[in-house]
Amino acid sequence: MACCDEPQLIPVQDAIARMQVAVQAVTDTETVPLPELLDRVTAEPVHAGFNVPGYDNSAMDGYALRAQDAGQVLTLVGQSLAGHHFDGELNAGQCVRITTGATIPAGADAVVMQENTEVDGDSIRVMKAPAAGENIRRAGEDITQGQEVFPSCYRFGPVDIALLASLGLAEASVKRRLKVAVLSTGDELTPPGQPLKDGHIYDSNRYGLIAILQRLNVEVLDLGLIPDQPDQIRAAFERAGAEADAIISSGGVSVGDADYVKDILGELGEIGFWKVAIKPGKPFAFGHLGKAVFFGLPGNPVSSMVTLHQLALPILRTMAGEAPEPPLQLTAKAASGYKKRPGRQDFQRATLRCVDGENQIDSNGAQGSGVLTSFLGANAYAVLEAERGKVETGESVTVIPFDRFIT
Ligand SMILES: Nc1nc2c(c(=O)[nH]1)N[C@H]1C(S)=C(S)[C@@H](COP(=O)(O)OP(=O)(O)OC[C@H]3O[C@@H](n4cnc5c(N)ncnc54)[C@H](O)[C@@H]3O)O[C@H]1N2
Ligand code: MOO
Repeated sequence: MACCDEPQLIPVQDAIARMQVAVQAVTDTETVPLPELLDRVTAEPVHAGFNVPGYDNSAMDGYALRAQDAGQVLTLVGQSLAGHHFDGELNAGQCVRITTGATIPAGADAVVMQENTEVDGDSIRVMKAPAAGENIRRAGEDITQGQEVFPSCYRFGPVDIALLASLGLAEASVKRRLKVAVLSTGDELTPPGQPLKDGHIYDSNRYGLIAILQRLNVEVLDLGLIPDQPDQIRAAFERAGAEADAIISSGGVSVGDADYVKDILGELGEIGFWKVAIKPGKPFAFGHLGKAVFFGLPGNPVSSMVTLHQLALPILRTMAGEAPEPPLQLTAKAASGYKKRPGRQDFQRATLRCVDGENQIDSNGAQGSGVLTSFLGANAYAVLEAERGKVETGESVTVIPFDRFIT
């Protein structure tokens, strides 16, 4: 679909598709210990070496019994505690004290929770009879021996680390981490912590970009702040192209007199495409330089964050070896109006709420590409399709939720 006032702009989905096929996933693998596996990507499927749970066990603190005996007063003959099982076998009219997670004794087929009993020494009266099988967690009901628990190309989250540990695995085979070079360009930029010169602003993009990349668990090569000097930009790009898998630059990618990034990318490497029908972030550039994939993010602070999030991150995840997955999209009712002109797909920072069972999306106010505070408290993008114009309150809007991964 061509874009109205600037027909050369590439639709967002086409840009992502073109980048996905232009990159390769890392192939080197390494064995990494469990405490360091968060956000690493599996190199091979992970299988369970045994059943989980490993044995039939109790879901409640109470008494293990034979369900058919529950109508009579039962005789307590022993105990099965988590970690210390009952050695004997249950006979008719008998029960065994049992705690949550403890092994079901041989002969028992149900557990009554202790709140449903009356205890008088070794005599146990069952007030509410359990059905056969009640309160028993069966061996293998969660995971069966040999089952594939994690596929290949899977990124471990925090709960996955617990799951790996529950399988007794102290390490896993994963793909090597990506190395990503980051730099910002601009003569007007000053590093935080130093006094601001007249007409300067602080370099904020590089810090935000690196923080997002840290969440992706990549190795960051911080090339710092590069002035608008072609030779210095060339030197930084050459180093990044020799050392990194990906280069992320911020600024200097538009058409201004000191915007050298795209030209130097073309000179030292190859421009895949330039300019996407995205707002904010239109001058985004993609290409290759040395052995690295190149993402040229626009300098406007919101544009750099949105293009990293929406355009570069999916590709970095593919390069890290993950199977590509489209982002979760919802539909919500506009709780406020949205200014918009047809042309680019707009990613407005917004707040998604569920009000009386209905998804509502409220704009986070001023949406200029320099208004970084539009991200404050945001938990979603209101995604306004390229061809769409102004959105009135009450209209249906596509929403991409996000969490503190980005903010
Ligand atoms: N004649 C045109 N001018 C512009 C166009 C256009 O199509 N024609 N596109 C506009 C759009 S859209 C964007 S987005 C910007 C992107 O320009 P650059 O990538 O070249 O970015 P800069 O000019 O270097 O900076 C833009 C803006 O952002 C500030 N900035 C830059 N780097 C940082 C940083 N690391 N931390 C914080 N802020 C940064 C910079 O000071 C500028 O204010 O181009 C439009 N122009
Ligand atoms: O596409 Mo730009 O980020 O709007 O200023």
